[in-house]
Amino acid sequence: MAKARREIKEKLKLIDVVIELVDARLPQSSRNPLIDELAQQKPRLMLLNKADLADPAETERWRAFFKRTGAEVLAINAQTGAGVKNIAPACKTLASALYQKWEQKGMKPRPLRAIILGIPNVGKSTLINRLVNKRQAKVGDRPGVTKQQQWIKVKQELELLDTPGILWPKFDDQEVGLRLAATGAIKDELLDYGDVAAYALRYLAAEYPDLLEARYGIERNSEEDDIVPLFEAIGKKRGCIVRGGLVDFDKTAELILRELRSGTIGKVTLEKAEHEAL
Ligand SMILES: Nc1nc2c(ncn2[C@@H]2O[C@H](COP(=O)(O)OP(=O)(O)OP(=O)(O)O)[C@@H](O)[C@H]2O)c(=O)[nH]1
Repeated sequence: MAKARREIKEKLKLIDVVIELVDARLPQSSRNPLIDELAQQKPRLMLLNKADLADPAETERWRAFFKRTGAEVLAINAQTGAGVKNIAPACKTLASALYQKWEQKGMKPRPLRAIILGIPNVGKSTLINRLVNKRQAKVGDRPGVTKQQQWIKVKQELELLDTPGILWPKFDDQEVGLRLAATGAIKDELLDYGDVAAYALRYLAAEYPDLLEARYGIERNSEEDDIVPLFEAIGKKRGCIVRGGLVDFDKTAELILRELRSGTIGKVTLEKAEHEAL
């Protein structure tokens, strides 16, 4: 992490606008707080990616939440490109002070330089590919810039560093770890699969009971704190059974997580903006 941090710090010296990519299903847990220290006063564009998998009402609340920090915020789907066309205009809006400075100095505006930062698996490469539209128009080295730094032309007014900055998620908090694991953002071996599925199921039962009912045809007794009967009901419905007719918990856990991650259960956000303090 110390090395990654040093590298990002170096790269940020060349950057006008920081594009922070987070997962719309867990916008706070998929950030590394270090980014605030690293990016400091640089204009920030926050992208809530994988918005296709998140609860739209919650995405809207998160958008408002991050906007209050002074960032520009967009919900996008890097896979299909939905919302991606708004990135360059948002960068221009963020850089208005820079344009003013250039004008005062009588300088011609040059393309803005941006970097994409985010945790692994959040969609950085998908977004870069989407932004360059596979043309991979490398702009080449800039004078005074380390040889390996390549810039990709996104639009006339925007260039992107071709390698994203990777920040590791921070999960000292067990719940953050469980949320990240539930979306597949961290390796399955790091946490117990059954625990992750149980966490996800408990959250779904509390926040999205209608989705559970629609997908698995089960109703939850809201007084019930024990998650096992729900697990069993899903396992039975979906034929996750071992010899003797007992429910195969491992298989059921796998099924729940697979269907949650793919969006088959529905559009789900695993943390709420209103619980976060600015
Ligand atoms: N549903 C959905 N999937 C997405 C979206 N963006 C990316 N993905 C998927 O998320 C997975 C990770 O995407 P990558 O672009 O490899 O993520 P990355 O941040 O570059 O990952 P690292 O190389 O590990 O740092 C891939 O399977 C993508 O297809 C999105 O907006 N919606």
